[in-house]
Amino acid sequence: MRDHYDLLVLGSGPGGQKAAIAAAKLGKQAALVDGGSMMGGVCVNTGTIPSKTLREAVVHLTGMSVRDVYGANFRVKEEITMADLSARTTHVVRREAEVVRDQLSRNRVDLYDGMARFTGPNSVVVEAPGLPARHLTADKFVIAVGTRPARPADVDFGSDRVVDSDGVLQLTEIPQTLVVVGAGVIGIEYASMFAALGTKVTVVESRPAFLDFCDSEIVEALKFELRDLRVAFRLGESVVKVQADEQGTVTTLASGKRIPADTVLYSAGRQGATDSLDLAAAGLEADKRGRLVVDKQFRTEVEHIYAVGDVIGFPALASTSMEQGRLAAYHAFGEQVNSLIELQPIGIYSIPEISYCGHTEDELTRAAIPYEVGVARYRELARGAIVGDSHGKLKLLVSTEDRKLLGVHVVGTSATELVHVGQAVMTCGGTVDHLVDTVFNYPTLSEAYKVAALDVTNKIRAASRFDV
Ligand SMILES: Cc1cc2nc3c(=O)[nH]c(=O)nc-3n(C[C@H](O)[C@H](O)[C@H](O)COP(=O)(O)OP(=O)(O)OC[C@H]3O[C@@H](n4cnc5c(N)ncnc54)[C@H](O)[C@@H]3O)c2cc1C
Ligand SMILES: NC(=O)c1ccc[n+]([C@@H]2O[C@H](COP(=O)([O-])OP(=O)(O)OC[C@H]3O[C@@H](n4cnc5c(N)ncnc54)[C@H](O)[C@@H]3O)[C@@H](O)[C@H]2O)c1
Repeated sequence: MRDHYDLLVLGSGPGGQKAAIAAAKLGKQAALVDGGSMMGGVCVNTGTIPSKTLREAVVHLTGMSVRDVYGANFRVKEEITMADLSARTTHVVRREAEVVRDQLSRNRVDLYDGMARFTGPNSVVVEAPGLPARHLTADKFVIAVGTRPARPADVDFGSDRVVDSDGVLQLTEIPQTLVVVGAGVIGIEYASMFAALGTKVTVVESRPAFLDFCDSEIVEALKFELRDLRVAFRLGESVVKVQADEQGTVTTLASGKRIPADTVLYSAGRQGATDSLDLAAAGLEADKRGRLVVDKQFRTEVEHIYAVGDVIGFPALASTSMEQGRLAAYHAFGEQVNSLIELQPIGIYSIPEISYCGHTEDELTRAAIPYEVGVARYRELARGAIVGDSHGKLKLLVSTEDRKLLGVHVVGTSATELVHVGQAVMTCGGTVDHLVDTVFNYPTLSEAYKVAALDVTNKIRAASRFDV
């Protein structure tokens, strides 16, 4: 392997992978550095992929998704263990890491096993236990080192009863009681998985509401379903201390309340993984949460160094990180490129899952944009009855001025897939009439689009009675 590259990428998560491959496709010599056991990044090893595989196993083994069909007591497996759940996860993680490794090597991206540290604006040293240090230089860099769970000092992580989103994957037993600290996406996804497994879950969140970037009616629907699974919410309450011993844990809130539980999942935010990069050697500085500032082209203040993915902050998704990586590499090598599309979907894999694209009702109301709402309930769709989801719903928000689709919000089975139909219409600037005129396969959940679109147009027609 060589010592000098056109592009050196630090981190093999979604952002780093796509940056390296994009550069290779442009005929550039690219290399990527990461710890060998982290191939695929947080995404493949501790974040997206294991959590989504675990969720799939939970939904399948508990029989959750078909209880409307076979009865509330239906179980696919009576005694579900952590080993049952993690068997599939281990397999999928290994397979995905292999896919990443294979894609990089067939694109002739050199892989370096270790952690990179800047020694100058154009040079790094790669260090790994038991391996000689490797000095590399490059014309351009992409920093894609991601984040790690935040670990405040007043939380006792010394015990295996207090875990973060990395440690939750190592639990050997399903806890009977669980406190989830932080109702961000990670907290809510894991709260719903454990609740579905029968764990009594308490969610503590310092803000008065959670997932407040989503449509409030959809979050209400999710909250209702989670309460039905015995989840208790302590909203507007901050955790000040978490203690643990062999018997269990106690979580203390600022209000003085103390909540005992077998296990605590601490999911109150993440920290950029920049502290070991020696950014100063490259002329860079991170903010106090370890994150880097970039411009619209993902360039840091040092012109030849780009940063993408979770290390640059919001929206911190695998989906957007990939696109940022590709765009950064294209920009670095002068390839004609569009900027990152603004209309991006959000998918939250709670049970039930929720997803949306475009504006929420609150946003439109605040901006005084007149809109009408159309709703389709899964219980009125033949596919809803077949799959046994009577709670799901899809909601369309449509401009009453030009009939353009402004937002789509879904809660229920396949929400994260369904959202893309609305996203495609919105991306093309389409109106609700496109959906009214479309013939959908029957019986499908996608048919919800037609039902909701007709609902909107009926309401708009009724309201236009007094138009001159
Ligand atoms: C529990 C959980 C669930 C999630 N679920 C979803 C989801 O459903 N959908 C979604 O879109 N997103 C999800 N995310 C977010 C998603 O995982 C991240 O947005 C994505 O992984 C960020 O990609 P990245 O390119 O920033 O790199 P990351 O995946 O964060 O990987 C960074 C890599 O950089 C490496 N690295 C760190 N320091 C160095 C160094 N000095 N030298 C070399 N390498 C280094 C690390 O070892 C790591 O492998 C989830 C995250 C978590 C934690
Ligand atoms: N499906 C998905 O797309 C998906 C899934 C999981 C994670 N992610 C991404 O991973 C990132 C990290 O997620 P996260 O959930 O860890 O972080 P987050 O920062 O979104 O949520 C942390 C929550 O903890 C709360 N909190 C902080 N300190 C607290 C305290 N002392 N007591 C009580 N509550 C407290 C915060 O108010 C916040 O709501 C996010 O950017 C998210 O988008 C995405």
